Amino acid sequence: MKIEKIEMRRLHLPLKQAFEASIGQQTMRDFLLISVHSEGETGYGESVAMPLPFYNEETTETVLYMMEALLIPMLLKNKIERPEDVARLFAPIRRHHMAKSALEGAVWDLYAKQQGISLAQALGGKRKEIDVGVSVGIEPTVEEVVSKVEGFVAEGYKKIKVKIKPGFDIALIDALRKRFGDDLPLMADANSAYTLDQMDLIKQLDDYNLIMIEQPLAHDDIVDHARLQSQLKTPICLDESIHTVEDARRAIELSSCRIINIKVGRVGGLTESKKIHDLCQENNIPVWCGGMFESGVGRAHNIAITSLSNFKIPGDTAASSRYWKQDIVLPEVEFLRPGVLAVPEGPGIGYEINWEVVKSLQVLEKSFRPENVTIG
Ligand SMILES: O=C(O)CCC(=O)c1ccccc1C(=O)O
Ligand SMILES: [Mg+2]
Repeated sequence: MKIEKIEMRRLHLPLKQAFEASIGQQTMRDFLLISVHSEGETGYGESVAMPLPFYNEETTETVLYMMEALLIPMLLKNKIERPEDVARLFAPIRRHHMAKSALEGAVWDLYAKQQGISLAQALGGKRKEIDVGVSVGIEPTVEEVVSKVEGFVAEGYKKIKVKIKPGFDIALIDALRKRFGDDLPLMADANSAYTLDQMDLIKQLDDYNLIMIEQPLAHDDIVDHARLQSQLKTPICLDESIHTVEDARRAIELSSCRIINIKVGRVGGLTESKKIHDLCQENNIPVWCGGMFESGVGRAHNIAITSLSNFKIPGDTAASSRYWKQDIVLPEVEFLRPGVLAVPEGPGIGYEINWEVVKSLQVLEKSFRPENVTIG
């Protein structure tokens, strides 16, 4: 495929409600929408980096810079046959996974559209429907989280993930179990808010039948997590610590976790996501798809990858209405049945862009062609 033009738009999409985690508060999604054009088709991708580097090291600005200085020129000046070539082309550049992933995702969408198949099919996904959960932020009081969870349980979400931090953990989980019983599929995500010194505290969480505890320890650790996992019945799930299939292999070898959260952006794209999925499958490690408050475009990519068979646990990919007054895709991402999303069967991501909404939200628009870019 000869890529003729790449467009980049920066959008400011306000969240319906502020979202708090141990790593900070979020009120607005500041992200980049990528369009890749070739032979009359357009593929779309989304950069999931946050405005500030509190989740990982990337930011909206570092993604903008890497794309403009290197990644977009490289993509326009080189010949791509298949989406997997994009990962190979970008491989000499260390990290910047979210920047790479946004472009690679757009090329995957484009490729699927050119083949006349869905993105899920292009990735080898078989599932027609996926179960989804919801990630619930920290509130000023335990009661407020319980009441939020009440709403999401009523909507039919198949998994409830609550954010925890020291001082907002045991009492929260205890209150949720008291209110909803032992059968509610419940998990906690700490975003690295604890250390091994708090082993006794973390062990108290072990008595609540949680599906998993996500990333309790340092964002770059797999050694302490192995020590912690050996002391817990509850599976540990790694999010921040896994950036590549090699990271996943090492974590599996060390028994640092029993579940892996695959975020397409964090691992540099769909090609790497698929590799991690396959490795985990061979090792009986179930995976699930984490969210980064994606707009409908990133959400569609998440739905497509979740159609692969080892995505055995409901992901964070909730419906558009959980986040936005109005999403940037048509139709919006809606439940087929409570807690269930359909995997689109149309070409590519299977959603159209709502350009009226995009134009109303965009704060920057840039266009790149092979003849007007230079690498570096
Ligand atoms: O609803 C979502 O998209 C997931 C929200 C979420 O948990 C999250 C959002 C931003 C950064 C990190 C995380 C996380 O999973 O740790
Ligand atoms: Mg997480």
